[in-house]
Amino acid sequence: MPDLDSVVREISDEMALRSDRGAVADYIPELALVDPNQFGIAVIDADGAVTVGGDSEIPFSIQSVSKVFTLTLALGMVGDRLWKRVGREPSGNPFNSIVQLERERGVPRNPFINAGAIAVTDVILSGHAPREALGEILRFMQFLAQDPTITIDEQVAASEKRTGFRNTALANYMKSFGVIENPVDYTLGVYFHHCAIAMTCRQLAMAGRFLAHNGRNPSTGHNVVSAERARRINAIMLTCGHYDGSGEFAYRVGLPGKSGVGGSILAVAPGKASIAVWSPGLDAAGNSHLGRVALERLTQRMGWSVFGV
Ligand SMILES: NC(=O)CC[C@H](N)C(=O)O
Repeated sequence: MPDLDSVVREISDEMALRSDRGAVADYIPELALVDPNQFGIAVIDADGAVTVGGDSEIPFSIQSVSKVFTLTLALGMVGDRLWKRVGREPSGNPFNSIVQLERERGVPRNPFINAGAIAVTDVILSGHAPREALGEILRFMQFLAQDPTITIDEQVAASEKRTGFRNTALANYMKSFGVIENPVDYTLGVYFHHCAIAMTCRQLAMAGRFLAHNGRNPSTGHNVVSAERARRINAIMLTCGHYDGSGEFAYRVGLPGKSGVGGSILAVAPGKASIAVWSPGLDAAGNSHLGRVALERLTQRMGWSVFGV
């Protein structure tokens, strides 16, 4: 098998030189300010060895990658009852689409599109004050990444709140069907803030380790979730993690993965590695362009696709 250090170095060198970088998300004004000429990668293998390249220590807005962790938390709180509030089928629609919600009576297709993630956030919020629910999510991220310095970028959260008209529409629409229990403002406040958690590639790869190792973080020995639950979260990442680009991501990369409009992707090579990549420029489906290219190279070179070499 090729040497991981040299593969990561080659990928970082190639990504630094490429001119096709995609376009930064500009519907959240604060994200439009991010320099697109950045690329970072962190790979943590089964033994806990960390291999990094490029801008792996620069924090970015994790955005929708947070949805993997809110799903994990909500399943821990209410178990399979969660599936009454949200489905688990790929949507085939953009992440902020509203059309499907009408046909499906306010129940979002899956927990990774915006509507689904807002419904999941509402489940976490029930029975708590918004500040407590948000604290719970942030502490979970810090615990998983073993890093208490992880914080929320308040400027990004405020920027999205000011311009989040579509998410407000989605939440109100779901509320009309009784799918949202709490005041819409509260649920959205928590949602915008967990999307605005800032992390580096290294921290994000660390936080994803339990998904690569049957629910257990091998560095700490903590069983975060059961093996069965980890397998199922990975299945949803594979089928829904890149919205209407999920098929293309499975075809090219072949790993469970979750993207965010901040330009990061968390990818899981079961039994082998947890991987975070970040490059702010997005493709038409809102997924990191060079992040996907880098993961395609990595899985090809290492033979890590879940579908074989
Ligand atoms: N795809 C994403 O990362 C979207 C998350 C973003 N906070 C939004 O709601 O629009």
